[in-house]
Amino acid sequence: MSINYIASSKLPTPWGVFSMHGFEDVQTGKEHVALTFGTLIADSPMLGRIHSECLTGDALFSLRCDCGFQLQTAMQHIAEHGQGFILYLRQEGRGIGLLNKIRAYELQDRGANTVEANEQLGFAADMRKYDMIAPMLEKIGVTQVRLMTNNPRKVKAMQEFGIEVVERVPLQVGKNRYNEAYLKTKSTELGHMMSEHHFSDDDQ
Ligand SMILES: Nc1nc2c(ncn2[C@@H]2O[C@H](COP(=O)(O)OP(=O)(O)OP(=O)(O)O)[C@@H](O)[C@H]2O)c(=O)[nH]1
Ligand SMILES: [Zn+2]
Repeated sequence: MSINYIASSKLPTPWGVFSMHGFEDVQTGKEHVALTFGTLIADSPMLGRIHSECLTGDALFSLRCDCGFQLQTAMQHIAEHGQGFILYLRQEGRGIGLLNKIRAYELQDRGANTVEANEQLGFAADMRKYDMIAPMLEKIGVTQVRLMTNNPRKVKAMQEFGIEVVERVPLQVGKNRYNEAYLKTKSTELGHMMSEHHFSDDDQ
């Protein structure tokens, strides 16, 4: 794993002015981004999120998933809190890429769930790797994290790379009638920790 830091700039957003730091993954050619807000203090727990690229949810307003809602909510929480970070990792479609994700959506439109669709295409349910996290966090000066996620695999991956996750902060937002089955499958088959109220009709 070789990650090169390239450059930093300001990123004004509706929630405040973040700093944006660009990284190049030499092996895969992927361009990852770290956003930081406020002053990050090493050896103090930082509120943060590891976000996997979802073009459809993050940029195209898709209601098939919860990604865009999670990204916006995480940025808002960090700005309100006054400090924190987001690693925006270019591992679209849980690592299978955008075009394969569209193939998987096509299968889902015909009845497969998110895991079955990946498997029908010859992929594991989740192909993501997290080894870029450690060098990115080292560069922005984060060693301890309060991680906004529902995914226990992310917590485990961070700990394997020597980052201390002092708390998991649930991030259950964006449920709607188009992603209800998707969220349920994440809970039952991918191990995401979602409280039952997320599946009731009155929380959206
Ligand atoms: N292959 C595939 N990828 C999907 C699908 N829906 C969303 N994704 C991708 O899944 C990734 C987000 O992962 P999720 O499993 O939704 O959530 P997570 O990041 O593991 O967990 P949280 O931190 O709780 O959000 C993004 O890269 C999306 O592009 C799908 O139906 N098929
Ligand atoms: Zn998504």
